[in-house]
Amino acid sequence: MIKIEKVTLHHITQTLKTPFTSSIGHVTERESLLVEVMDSEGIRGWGEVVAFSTPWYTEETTSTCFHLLKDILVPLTISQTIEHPEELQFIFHKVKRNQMAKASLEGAIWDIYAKKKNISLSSALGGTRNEIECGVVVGISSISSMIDQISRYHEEGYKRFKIKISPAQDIQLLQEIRKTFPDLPLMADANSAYTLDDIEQLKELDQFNLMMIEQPLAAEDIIDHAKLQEKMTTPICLDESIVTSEDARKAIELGSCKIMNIKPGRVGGLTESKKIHDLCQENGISVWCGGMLETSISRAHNIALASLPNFSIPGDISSFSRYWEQDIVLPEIKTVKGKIPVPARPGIGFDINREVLKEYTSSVTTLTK
Ligand SMILES: O=C(O)CCC(=O)c1ccccc1C(=O)O
Ligand SMILES: [Mg+2]
Repeated sequence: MIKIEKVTLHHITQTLKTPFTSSIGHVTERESLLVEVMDSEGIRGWGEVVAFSTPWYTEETTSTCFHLLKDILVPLTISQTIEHPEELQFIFHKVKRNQMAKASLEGAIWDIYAKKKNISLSSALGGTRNEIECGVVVGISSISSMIDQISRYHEEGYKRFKIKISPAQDIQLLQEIRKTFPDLPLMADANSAYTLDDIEQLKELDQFNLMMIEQPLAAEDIIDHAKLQEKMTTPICLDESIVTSEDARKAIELGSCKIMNIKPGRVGGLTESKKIHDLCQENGISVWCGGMLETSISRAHNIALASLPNFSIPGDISSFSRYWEQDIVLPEIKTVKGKIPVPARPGIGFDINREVLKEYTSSVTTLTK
């Protein structure tokens, strides 16, 4: 039984080691809200708001999430008696969308739930792996710089490589990469940069033996993706288009994709992530865990989630050092030969490094009843 007594929102800003560019957004400074929940027995759980400062990836922002948490979601949750984190879906039922705000609080409560049961978050979610395979993402820059980065990450042992593409830089980039790395497990993420009018250009991508193309068309679409999948041999993977398990069901029914990217923040939390995972498993759709340029608090949640059986493709889960100078958890999250062990310790399995957290914190908001 969990009775929430206090929620602390840590507002932090970190500078990325190098700016990250996709077809729709450019990130240099990463603002985040870390959600620390304490229950009546003093057990603490951690979650993270993965929305960005501006609404370029989804409609939420750090500020909308702060408002939702402070004025709506925390007041709905505080002093409730919760037996299982799945109940939060009912508690949040009267709040439309705002998935990233919901997921941050839900994730912290999953952490508390596992800690109170004295089991790992992985076990609490039904995970079956004791290590996960890791992939890495290379943002848009010059072709030579992208190839250099792939080479470096290849030497580090990453198991899957994702490049960001756009109609302005796709075919030539892939030709160059394939010259150097003909067999690399490679995929491309377009973040909705194409429309069906680009179908001839998209079909050209079939020659590069990509594991998949991620979100080529609009974030709101599942109809055009189904039409495109019929014409392309490269499997389509949906990211932005899937915000609920209902979206997933419809995309499966329409044949809009062969693979799904699951991000707890985008779909409103771990309970919904698990539902999508199960639904995809029943329908022969592979899933993998996406990334959001997050801190290691989300990374820890993602590692636990990726230990579920149908996460059969390495996700965007890299070492903290891919993006950050310092890790805010202990032990630091690092890949070794392209893998990360799934912690067996209770909850997320990592401790917060308060010293490092303090360096990045600009304000702290405490919410009680
Ligand atoms: O390494 C990561 O954290 C994932 C990078 C990434 O691709 C991404 C980062 C921010 C927002 C959206 C996306 C995406 O998957 O589309
Ligand atoms: Mg994506």
